[in-house]
Amino acid sequence: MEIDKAIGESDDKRLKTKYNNAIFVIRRALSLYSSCIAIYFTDLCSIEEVAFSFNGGKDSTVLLHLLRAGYFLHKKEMSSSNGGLSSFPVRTIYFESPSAFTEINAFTYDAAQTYGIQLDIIRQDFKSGLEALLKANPIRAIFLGVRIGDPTAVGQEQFSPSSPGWPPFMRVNPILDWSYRDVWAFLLTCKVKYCSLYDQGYTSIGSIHDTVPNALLSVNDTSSKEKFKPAYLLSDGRLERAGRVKKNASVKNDVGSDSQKHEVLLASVIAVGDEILSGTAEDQLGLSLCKKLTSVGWSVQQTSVLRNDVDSVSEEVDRQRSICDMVFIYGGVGPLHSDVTLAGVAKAFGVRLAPDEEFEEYLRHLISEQCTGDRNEMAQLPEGITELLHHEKLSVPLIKCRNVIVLAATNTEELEKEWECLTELTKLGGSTSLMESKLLMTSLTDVEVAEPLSKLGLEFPDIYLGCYRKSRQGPIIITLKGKVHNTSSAFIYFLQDS
Ligand SMILES: Cc1cc2nc3c(=O)[nH]c(=O)nc-3n(C[C@H](O)[C@H](O)[C@H](O)COP(=O)(O)O)c2cc1C
Ligand SMILES: Nc1ncnc2c1ncn2[C@@H]1O[C@H](COP(=O)(O)OP(=O)(O)OP(=O)(O)O)[C@@H](O)[C@H]1O
Ligand SMILES: [Mg+2]
Repeated sequence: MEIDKAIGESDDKRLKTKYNNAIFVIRRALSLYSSCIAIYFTDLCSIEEVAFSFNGGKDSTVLLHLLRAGYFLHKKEMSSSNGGLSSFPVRTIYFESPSAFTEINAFTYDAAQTYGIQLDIIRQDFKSGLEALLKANPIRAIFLGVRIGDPTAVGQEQFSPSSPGWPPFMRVNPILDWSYRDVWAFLLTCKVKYCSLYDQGYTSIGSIHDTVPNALLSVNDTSSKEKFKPAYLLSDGRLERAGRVKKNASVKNDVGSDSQKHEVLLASVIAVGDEILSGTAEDQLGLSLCKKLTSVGWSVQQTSVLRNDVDSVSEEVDRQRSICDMVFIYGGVGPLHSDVTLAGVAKAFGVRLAPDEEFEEYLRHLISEQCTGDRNEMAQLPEGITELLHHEKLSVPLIKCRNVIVLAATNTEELEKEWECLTELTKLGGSTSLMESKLLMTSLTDVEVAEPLSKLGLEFPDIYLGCYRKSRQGPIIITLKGKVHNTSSAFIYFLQDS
């Protein structure tokens, strides 16, 4: 088989290791999710329950050839057949979109013809398409060309069940641990065809709306048309997505810069911890944080407690960051397997986790040389969106990813210290001077107080009105919150009216 032969003849040891590991994963998946029986000279290889997600990109092109090689070796072992490989029996799915590059479409169709691939074209979004596919076919596992640097790889392993809310299947990622360099070493060593865009400076390909050639490959040329070197010449693979246009246009601005538009700044507080949900530990930070935020004039829109799960964190952070001015998240921060908060934040912003040298340096002072981005996941931060907030009172800086603040505090004392530094370093307390809140208690009954309160609400629509009681028989506690003069007027109006 030409791929196996090319790698066998190469003297790139690293490539050989990567290849062997990927083939191992593929063969493991084929044994788990297919059945092969050899009857005399006929091979009955049923791999109906496995699919390959192919989109003509470089990573999926690598995977295509690895799957061809893996299937060939798998079949050989099951049937001691030594024949060639003229067709590719794994169901292959392509989500075709009107915003795909024509070169990508052309290459995908070409590859299908060259390698005898039966292509299932799906013209729906990923989730609905997969739902329909799984309804019609008994698919249990899908091969993907996802690599560790991809934003969508955050939290994934070589075998990762699909996320909650997605149809149930196993995501199999044989090249998860491959680097950009490994991908190109493979394609060039095996001398296989790849999409022509990679020879025109494109290094990772999304849609026509969000992808341009990578500026790092630009060649200074006197002629008017800009020229680019081929993708395999990009020396720093971490910058393969530099040609992707960022998707964060809808995200709210950083704190303070947007404050003219809102009267009150909106916050969301998120705790991450299985032990809070199981009742083993009490969440004291949430209460304390809500009090602190309110005291400096913020309005806390929501508090939530999440499982230690990357997708739960990323979904909630994504939702809250777009509706609130600032999101505060704590719990699940550290190097343990359950510490997934930063991975969730990275996924919410569509970036990867990457070693941060500056942060590593701080951690090294704390926990000595054990701390490197490779060995300690705590030294990895969401790439390109993280700002470290230094304060002399903190041994490790606070982490701010756009409008999400990740607090490392694990108890109220630590929170106290982080909060103090945070208010000094940011404009968190910026709206205090404009805002005022008044508290009053009344022994009037619910029925007696209901009417004046609703009148007050109509008269002062900009004032926040809150009511609660500590017991059924006890007094009602009313809070009025809003701009300084407005709150006082509302207060007087209510006293006169009730
Ligand atoms: C076959 C397949 C399975 C996927 N499974 C999941 C999944 O389980 N969970 C998830 O959040 N996204 C899943 N996705 C979506 C991808 O993670 C990602 O959103 C997609 O590749 C789009 O990337 P882009 O926004 O860079 O184009 C899947 C995509 C494909 C093609
Ligand atoms: N439209 C699609 N149809 C089928 N599979 C897809 C599609 N988009 C993404 N995938 C799957 O997700 C994987 C990761 O996509 P990603 O864009 O990161 O890699 P790629 O397209 O193979 O290469 P590149 O990084 O150069 O774009 C693909 O290898 C493929 O398995
Ligand atoms: Mg792509």
